[in-house]
Amino acid sequence: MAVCTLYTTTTPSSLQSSSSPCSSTTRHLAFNQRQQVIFYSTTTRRTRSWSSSSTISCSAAAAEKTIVIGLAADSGCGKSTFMRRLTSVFGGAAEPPKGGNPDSNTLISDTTTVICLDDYHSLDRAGRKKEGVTALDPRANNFDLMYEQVRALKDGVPVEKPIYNHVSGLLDPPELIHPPKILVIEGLHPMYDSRVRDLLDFSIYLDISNEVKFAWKIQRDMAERGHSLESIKASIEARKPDFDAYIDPQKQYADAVIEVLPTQLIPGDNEGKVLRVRLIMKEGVKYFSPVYLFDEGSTISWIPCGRKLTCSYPGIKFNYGPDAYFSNEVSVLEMDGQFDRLDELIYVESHLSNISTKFYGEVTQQMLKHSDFPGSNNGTGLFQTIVGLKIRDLFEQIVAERAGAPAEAARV
Ligand SMILES: Nc1ncnc2c1ncn2[C@@H]1O[C@H](COP(=O)(O)OP(=O)(O)OP(=O)(O)O)[C@@H](O)[C@H]1O
Ligand SMILES: O=C(CO)[C@H](O)[C@H](O)COP(=O)(O)O
Repeated sequence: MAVCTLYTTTTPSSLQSSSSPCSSTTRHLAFNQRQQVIFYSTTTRRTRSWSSSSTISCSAAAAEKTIVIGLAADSGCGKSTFMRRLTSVFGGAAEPPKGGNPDSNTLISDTTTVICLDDYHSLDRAGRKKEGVTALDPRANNFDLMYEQVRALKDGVPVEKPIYNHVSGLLDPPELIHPPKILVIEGLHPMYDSRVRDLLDFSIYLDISNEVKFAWKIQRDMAERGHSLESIKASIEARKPDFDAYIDPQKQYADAVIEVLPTQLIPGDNEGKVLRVRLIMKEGVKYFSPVYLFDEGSTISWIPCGRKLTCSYPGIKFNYGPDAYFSNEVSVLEMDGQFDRLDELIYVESHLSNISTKFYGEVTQQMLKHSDFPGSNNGTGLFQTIVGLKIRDLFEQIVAERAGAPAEAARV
């Protein structure tokens, strides 16, 4: 079945009864092979202007069901960096929609489309100020529309998604989003609403501890955006109650959590430069088998520093083992410390199993390719890369299953 979007002023006669040129409904029409119209509609918050011509654009990718990935984290916690690592695993560059709003938050590559859930803010900056709510408060977000549109995309139907403009703080006119092979919904609330949560094929939560969040915020907002230390502290404090109430609890639903904590290798460290990073992987998730170190299910503590891995102070330590997380059975892989030489990462990679690489050294290659990304010398970059490879593997398994054949990818 081809799925097409109809942009028209002249309402087709067959739809006259259900359509009005003044309505705020964008009509998405699905055609079956005999060109009969299967009606589908998505309500948008904008009234379309109607002219005399009609254009029908068909999306080739829509014949396949879109796989939906959710990535949750607070602002400034590395979502964009993770997205760049993920899209790189699939190849090709991710860019904003061509010819669209220059302030669009969407990133499109051949395989993936990343949409930012800030686009579902129902209140703009002034509106939030007036109502006295933060962007983290569910009352500032339109979960009905989020659900409708993610469901439509999953079903292969294009949508007109609103845009929240981070520059102006206003809600801009919507942009057309076609169903991709992989849709990533990233932002504050991908797992907050149970209807949206149920649409996710895989979910990730970036759990950055307060100490580290503060260090990153200072680094970015002070150094790059000219904010004062006091204003950064005040902004973190102001967000905290809503963060604790609405964002943090989502981690219980995530299939994988990347937890970022201060190092334990330097007693009393509060600089936030050396990090202890934990990859918490839920057991029993379809199409996802946790990564392991040396021997699956055992408990391992490993210091790889020595002849094959150069480490300066305070060194590197890995831990791996089974655990429980919000009453779920999980496997946890932990790395504390940072790499001195990324090319030597191959030594660590060769001791990890189930990493879903297509060739020996793929993790190291990805890390070297993006050595300028934040976190490339520590567990954040390593685990984000591995989760990217696991998502590719999950995607290939689902596609292969739909085609009725086992996945071809040789997995290490
Ligand atoms: N792994 C990391 N190690 C060190 N610093 C990091 C890491 N990830 C992110 N940062 C810091 O946090 C900043 C924000 O990262 P990024 O833009 O990826 O986050 P984000 O969640 O997309 O932010 P926002 O939602 O505000 O756009 C970076 O500029 C960097 O200073
Ligand atoms: O938490 C956020 C998600 O990135 C932003 O703070 C939210 O989108 C509000 O944006 P703005 O800073 O433009 O008021």
